[in-house]
This record gives sequence, structure tokens and C-alpha cells, in this order.
Amino acid sequence: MAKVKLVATLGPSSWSEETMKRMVAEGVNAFRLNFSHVDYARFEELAKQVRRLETPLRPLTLIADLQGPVIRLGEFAPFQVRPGDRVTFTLSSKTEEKYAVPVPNGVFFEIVREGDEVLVEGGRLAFRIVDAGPEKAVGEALLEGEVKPRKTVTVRGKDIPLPTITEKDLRDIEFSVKAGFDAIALSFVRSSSDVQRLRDILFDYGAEDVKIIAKIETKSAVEDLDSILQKSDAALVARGDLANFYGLEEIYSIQRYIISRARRFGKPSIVATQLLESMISNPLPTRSEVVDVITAVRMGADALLLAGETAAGKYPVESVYWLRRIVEEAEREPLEVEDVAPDKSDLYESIAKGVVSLAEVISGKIIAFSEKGNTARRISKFRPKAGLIVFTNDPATARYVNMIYGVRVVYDPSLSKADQNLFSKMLSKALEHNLVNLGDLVVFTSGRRRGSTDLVSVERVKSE
Ligand SMILES: Nc1ncnc2c1ncn2[C@@H]1O[C@H](COP(=O)(O)OP(=O)(O)OP(=O)(O)O)[C@@H](O)[C@H]1O
Ligand SMILES: CC(=O)C(=O)O
Repeated sequence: MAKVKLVATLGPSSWSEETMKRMVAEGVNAFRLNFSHVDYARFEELAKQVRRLETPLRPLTLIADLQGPVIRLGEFAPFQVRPGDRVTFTLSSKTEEKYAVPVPNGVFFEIVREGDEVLVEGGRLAFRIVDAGPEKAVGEALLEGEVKPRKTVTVRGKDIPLPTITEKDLRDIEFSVKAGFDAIALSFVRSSSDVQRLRDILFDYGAEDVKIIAKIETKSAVEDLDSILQKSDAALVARGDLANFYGLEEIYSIQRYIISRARRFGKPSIVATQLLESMISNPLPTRSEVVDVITAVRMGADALLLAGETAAGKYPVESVYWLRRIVEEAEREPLEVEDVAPDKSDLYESIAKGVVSLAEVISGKIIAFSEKGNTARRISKFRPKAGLIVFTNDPATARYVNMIYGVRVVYDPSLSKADQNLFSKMLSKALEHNLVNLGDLVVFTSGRRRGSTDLVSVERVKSE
């Protein structure tokens, strides 16, 4: 099994139970649903379908990806543009005028200025604005392509001055909590207060166990990254929308920066978008896609996310197959991640580092019990070479640590932190599940108090 976790977006190409089953067999650990295309009845059914496919040793994390504050084009007949062609963005929801593009949101006209670059569909089309007014903006096409209705529109480098959590998002959050989603991916986060706002909303629903994945896709988020990471449970490198703020050539270093900061804070990082883009229509990836996936693994990403490849492509199962195959190849060589030092102010983190060093010195395996996921995060931060087996009695924790690099999860409600024989029980279950072998040395760890990691013990696996 790959150490890097695999996330697949569900969509019309992949949401049959049979296809999902095959994707799980190929190694998918988590499913994402994109709430830009939400259909509550279907999503509720899919959430149930995901639960039917999971087992105590193969939890499946279900992620609700909120739409966030986006502006979409209105209704019009698609048309082709070539560089130099002029189009007029007009404040309306629908138009039949030639070369007119309706934008049904006044906010767009408040922020767009002469000289700005307007991006449609994440930059697939770009227009230089030559004249901007309160209800109209004239743009000159910079790229060739088809302008299509309902696609997203942004102004390069500018945040959209709408609340990060929109009315639609609020409805979607309520739905996700009720439908049993495990994590919410918050789009267009701009500061840690956006994350706190979601935390408060979840608290009001009594859904503190639902995890928050901060999508890093604005310049403000990159600039405020550390405090966002502190407040979030995971970070997602949203390479698609990052290109609204940065040049494509800058994506590599921003991805590396986000992955490395996330690890400093012991939070899982997920790399998304265009990993195997060509597989939307081809059964094989390109050479450069293979290199991109290997690069993300070597940088130390916890998880990789397929989007259009599995949601709307012709080869959803093959895409997962190739992603796993490339990841496994990348994992044959050591990671290129820097050695991080434990945070001196956090004793438990130093103990976790000690556990990893000890396991390495004695060539042992690590078995941890993690109630809320803290022990698993702390240990994984130091990237134990022999991996990490995590037992938990909490299903939310099982599905959270399931997104963390190298973690083999065992959900077992019969275990308890207070049990004097916890370590020996975990050992016999690990043997039963073939996670350890006779003769192996095992380093056990857990915490006596909630949130701590302060018990360590070493044992050799013997037949009982
Ligand atoms: N639930 C869904 N229903 C229908 N189509 C979907 C669904 N989820 C994804 N898709 C399709 O898969 C494509 C890629 O999915 P992805 O989640 O990456 O969307 P995206 O690139 O973020 O685009 P969008 O701007 O539409 O949110 C989408 O553009 C859409 O065509
Ligand atoms: C995944 C996503 O939202 C992005 O890449 O922009």
C-alpha cells in the first residue's frame, strides 16, 4: 500500500458503486465531492455508498469541497475568441448580443480596472481590460479558445470582496454535517479568521469532529499561511485557483512552500489539480505528469487529489491505478524532505521524535494509539521510515489520520486508552491483521491524558 494517500473526486464518471469499489481496490483512501455541482439527493446517497465500502482497516474519508465566493458567467451562446478580439463583460444574467459576456454580479465591476487581466475558467481564457465602467468592461482576448456560459471568472491577483463562507456554503455545511461528511474543504481562505468562522459554525452544529481542510488558493492565504495552518486540520494546495494569483511557473515553489510549512505544523498537506490531467481523455498519463506526481511525493505531500480525471474523465479507475503505481515507484527512494526539529515548547512532540528515532535505531515498527489524531500527527511529522500503524476507537479519528502520510489505520471500538493491557491488545490485533510479523520489534506509544503522547514501550513480537 502506498504511504502517500490518494483522494478521488466523485462525479458522473465515477459515482456508480461498481466504479467506486474498483477505485478503492486500486488504493483510494478518500473521496471528494465538489459542491459547485451539488445535488443533495445524490450526494446523500453517495455518502451512504462510501460508508458501505469502508472496513475497519480501510476507512474512507469523505470530503465536502465548498464552492466559496466565486463569480460565474451568466447565460449566453458559446463563442470562439482569438487574441486581439474584443468582448464586453456586461452586468446581466443573460444576453444574446454578439461578443457580449454577461456577469450577473456587480462585485466584478467594482473590482475590475483598466489594465487588469480577467481570467475565465481558471485562466484557460484571459482578457486584458481596456475600458472599465460600473456595468460594463471591455476586454481584449489574450488567448485563443471558446468562451462558455457559467464558467468561473476572476481578476488576476485580486480577492473577490465577498464573504469566504457564502449563503450557499452555509446550506452546504449544514447538509454535509447531516450527511456525515468527515471533512470540509474551505475554498478561498484568506486568513485564519475564515477558518475560525467555519470552526464556530461546526461547533454550533455540535460537529466539532468534522475536520477543516484549508484550501490554499489565494495570495492572502499564502501570505498568512502559518496562522491558517495552526487553525486548520489539513491544507490543500489548490493549484488550479492559485494560478489566478501567481504565474504558472511559480506554482512549483509555492507547492513546496505549503507542503513544507504544513509539515512544520504537523498538518497533512494535499496536492490537487491536473496531476494526471491528460487521463481525462487518454488511458495513459504523459511523461511530465509522471514527473509531477513523483515531485509532489518527494516534496513530502501527505496526499494527492485527482479532480477532473475521476469526476468527469473517461478513465477514472485507470487514473487511480496510475497514480498509485507512480507513487509507489516514487516511494522506492527516500523522500527529499528536510529534517524537522520538534517544537521545543511541546514536550509530546519531542517524545514523538524520540519514538521515531528509537524505531529507526532498533529497526522496529511503530504502533500508536491515537484518540483524536494528535499522536498520529506528531509521529508522522518525523516521517518514520518503517511507517506507522495507528489504532483508534473513534471513527472520526480513523478517517482523519487516514489522510496522513504513511499511516495504516485500524479502527477498533473495543480498545480504550484506559485499558492496562492496551499495548498487548494492539499487538495481538496487529498480528491478526498481518501488520506485524513474529520476531519484529515494535515501539508502542500513546498518551495517558487527552492530547498527550507520553507512554512508550518496546516489545518483540512472540507467538502467544
Ligand atoms: N458532482 C458533479 N456533477 C457534475 N459534474 C461534476 C461534478 N463534480 C465534478 N464534475 C465535473 O468534473 C470537472 C472537474 O471537477 P473539479 O472538482 O476539479 O471541478 P473544478 O475544476 O474545480 O471546476 P468547477 O469550476 O466546475 O468547480 C468539473 O468541471 C465538472 O465538469
Ligand atoms: C482543487 C481546487 O479547487 C483548485 O485547484 O483550485
